[in-house]
Amino acid sequence: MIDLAQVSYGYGAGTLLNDMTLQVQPGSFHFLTGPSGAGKTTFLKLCYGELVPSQGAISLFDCDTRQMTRDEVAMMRRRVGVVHQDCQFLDHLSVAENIALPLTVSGRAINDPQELNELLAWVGLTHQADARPPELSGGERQRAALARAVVMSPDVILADEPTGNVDWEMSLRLLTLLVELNKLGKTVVIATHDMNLIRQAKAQVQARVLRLSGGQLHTAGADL
Ligand SMILES: Nc1ncnc2c1ncn2[C@@H]1O[C@H](COP(=O)(O)OP(=O)(O)OP(=O)(O)O)[C@@H](O)[C@H]1O
Repeated sequence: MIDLAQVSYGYGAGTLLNDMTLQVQPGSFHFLTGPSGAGKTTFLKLCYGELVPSQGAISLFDCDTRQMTRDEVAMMRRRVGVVHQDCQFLDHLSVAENIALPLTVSGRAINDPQELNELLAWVGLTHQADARPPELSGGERQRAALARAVVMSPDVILADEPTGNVDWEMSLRLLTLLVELNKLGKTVVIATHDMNLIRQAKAQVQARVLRLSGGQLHTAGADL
């Protein structure tokens, strides 16, 4: 589903990520951890084609991200739900409209308003459905971002610190949502610093833990 073959990447002259090889299998659940600045966000950007490798190759749904046509990029964007660390919203639209936006822009109507309501309930935002994004707390914004990432029912969910701003109870709820999506066959990759979240997830799902440090990608030990 996502194949990295000897991938390196650097923003300037230096190399941030070095010689990474990894296969993310369909239906798998991965955590990506590592110190601040190790390159987790950069890694995710490479995975969804926002950045292309300086060396090596990444294929996403069997397409080389360096050679994707515009149609392939558009198709890929529908199949990959991304939760960005700095979630951005359109402030003149309501929270519910923002969450439904990927459907609207792809020309798909909301088939069943109940589905959107269920999603809002899942992320605990029913009471904020008609609010504007600037009225949300940091944690509520993250929950809205997660809902927006999954509204298209993507095959892959890439989440960058999706629980960074929420309390433990809400972290568990969001984790449960991601685990359930994984049980439905979705591939999930979560970048996080939260080791407790990883331990909790490992009780619920077979998750592989990857660690970025010193520019290298490692498989973390079984003690996590
Ligand atoms: N657009 C950019 N241009 C230049 N350098 C960048 C850019 N984006 C990130 N970097 C640098 O690349 C390094 C890795 O950043 P990245 O955001 O990928 O790390 P991270 O592991 O996600 O960090 P954190 O856990 O703090 O979010 C950092 O030193 C950062 O300053």
